[in-house]
Amino acid sequence: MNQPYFIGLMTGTSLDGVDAVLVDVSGPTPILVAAQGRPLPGGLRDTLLSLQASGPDEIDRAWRAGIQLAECYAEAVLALLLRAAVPAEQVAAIGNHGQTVRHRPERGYTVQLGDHARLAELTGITVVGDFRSRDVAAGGQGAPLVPAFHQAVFADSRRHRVIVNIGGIANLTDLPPGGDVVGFDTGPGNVLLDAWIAQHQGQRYDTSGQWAATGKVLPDLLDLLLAESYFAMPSPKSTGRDLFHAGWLARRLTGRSDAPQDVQATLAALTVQSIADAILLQAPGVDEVYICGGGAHNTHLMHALGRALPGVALASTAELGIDPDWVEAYAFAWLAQRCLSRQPGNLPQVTGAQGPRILGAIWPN
Ligand SMILES: Nc1ncnc2c1ncn2[C@@H]1O[C@H](COP(=O)(O)OP(=O)(O)OP(=O)(O)O)[C@@H](O)[C@H]1O
Ligand SMILES: CC(=O)N[C@H]1[C@@H]2OC[C@@H](O2)[C@@H](O)[C@@H]1O[C@H](C)C(=O)O
Repeated sequence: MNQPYFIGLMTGTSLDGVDAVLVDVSGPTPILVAAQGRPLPGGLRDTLLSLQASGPDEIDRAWRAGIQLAECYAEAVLALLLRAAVPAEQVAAIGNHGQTVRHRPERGYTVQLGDHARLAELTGITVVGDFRSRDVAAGGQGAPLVPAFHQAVFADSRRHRVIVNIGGIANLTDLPPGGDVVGFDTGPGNVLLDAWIAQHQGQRYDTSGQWAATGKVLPDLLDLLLAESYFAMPSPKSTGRDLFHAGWLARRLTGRSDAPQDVQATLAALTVQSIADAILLQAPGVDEVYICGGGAHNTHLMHALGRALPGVALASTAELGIDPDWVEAYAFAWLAQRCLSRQPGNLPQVTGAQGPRILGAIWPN
């Protein structure tokens, strides 16, 4: 059977939904054929949020959530194939990231939920999953993994580029022409902004950063937030909701009575400054910065980032041919292909692993 397609599935730290892409790899350069986002059912989202910290009967709740996730993934896959009029038999594999509920490489593990066997059962397609654990077993962070993909699709032989994903957590990839790729998580992207607006306005996220734009940045609070030791740590480094969550913020707000919109403005400034500082330290000669992830839609963040990086061309990855919403899912289609062709998926200098490793486990069909 001719199988020119791979599917990539991503459910990220924002817990905003399932991103699914269909990629045709039969030509000299891969082509994004179709892409679709589907929200997670509210109940499942709440369960996954509660599973970000330990609680009663965690194993049962986690495994049942994994089954529900697999059902959502299967619906996303089947809808995508229907939309693209591509039969499942023509898909070589689904690269399925799963849902991170713990990321503790310092303790030797990282956990992504998602019942891969069930997804293979429900779709009749080979599934590649569990992409991070091999890198962690090899002494790495298991994250970020997208820098290898960014290198493959976004590197330029003359221009010094940095790619920044602003999802729940933000991560960057430094692509100096002819030099070594570097990548790491810079810290919070949208995760604290989302938590704060949910708490005060009952909204999932701050559309275009409109609420943050009504507040003023509080310099003393910003300094307090930037004092978090993660920001000054050298790479390799990665983080997640394990560190940056509502409780982290609440502890730093104890005894203060700031206006909620000023806190939102300060959280936006935290995201911007931590990204800009990381870029200026890591890639002082950068020519172009390209943004992907949902944060690319936050115009308040984008304008502030532009001001923090004077003289640097700032744009979304759409300028490089990939819509910012689909970069991560695309990366997991690419990583699935690397796995099936027995090629390494990690960059050891990024994750800190002892060497290149083939990433992922296979549930064949
Ligand atoms: N129109 C918009 N205006 C402002 N923010 C937006 C908009 N659309 C999306 N976002 C932000 O982007 C987030 C989702 O981004 P994305 O899907 O890239 O995250 P993720 O993949 O879940 O996270 P990660 O990359 O950390 O795994 C939303 O939670 C929201 O904060
Ligand atoms: C453990 C985990 O799920 N990490 C995510 C998260 O979301 C962004 C950032 O933190 C990044 O390190 C990673 O995702 C992307 C896909 C990566 O591995 O490159």
